Amino acid sequence: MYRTGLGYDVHQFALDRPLILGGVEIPHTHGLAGHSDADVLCHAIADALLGALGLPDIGHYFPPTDDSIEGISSLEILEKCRELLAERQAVIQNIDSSMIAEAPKVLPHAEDMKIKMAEALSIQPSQIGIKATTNETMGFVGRKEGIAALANALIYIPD
Ligand SMILES: Nc1ccn([C@@H]2O[C@H](COP(=O)(O)O)[C@@H](O)[C@H]2O)c(=O)n1
Ligand SMILES: C[C@@]1(CO)OP(=O)(O)OP(=O)(O)OC[C@H]1O
Repeated sequence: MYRTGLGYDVHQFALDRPLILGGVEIPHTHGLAGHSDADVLCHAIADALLGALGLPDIGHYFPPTDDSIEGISSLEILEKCRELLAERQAVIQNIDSSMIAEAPKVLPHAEDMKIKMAEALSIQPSQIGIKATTNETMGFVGRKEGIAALANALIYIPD
């Protein structure tokens, strides 16, 4: 059967942190705050995949209270999703995503992000869509307080 999943995440900007999106470090004045590397795009995609599998969300597998995963690369979280999919013989059809950020421009890095995330998930970069928009200066994203990301995933699980 085919199943879809939906993911959403948001992280606040912080000084003295690298900005990691889709597994790629992007030059910017601020990074994102988090217990992990705060890769908001990977987190949204992980939740979309977990949702499609009918499993609990990212915090179940990677609790924010777990000191041992402080600073974890979110590509490792995607690798865990790959394992959970493989255990069920589930196959990713495609993933689509959008980042909402007033700055910086992220689309120039989209191909690098696709390569990194596809490698972690053992799929082709062409199976991942990445889009971006500003929030037209409105709300917390518009005030440059943080970055949000949305993702959905379509997977096939054999009956
Ligand atoms: N953080 C962002 C935001 C947008 N883009 C790209 O710019 C295009 C125009 O965005 P608007 O919000 O002004 O409509 C958008 O379609 C993206 O291609 C970006 O790269 N990074
Ligand atoms: C992976 C985790 C681990 O703390 O990352 P965080 O950086 O806390 O990010 P968030 O998206 O708030 O929640 C997911 C967490 O499970």
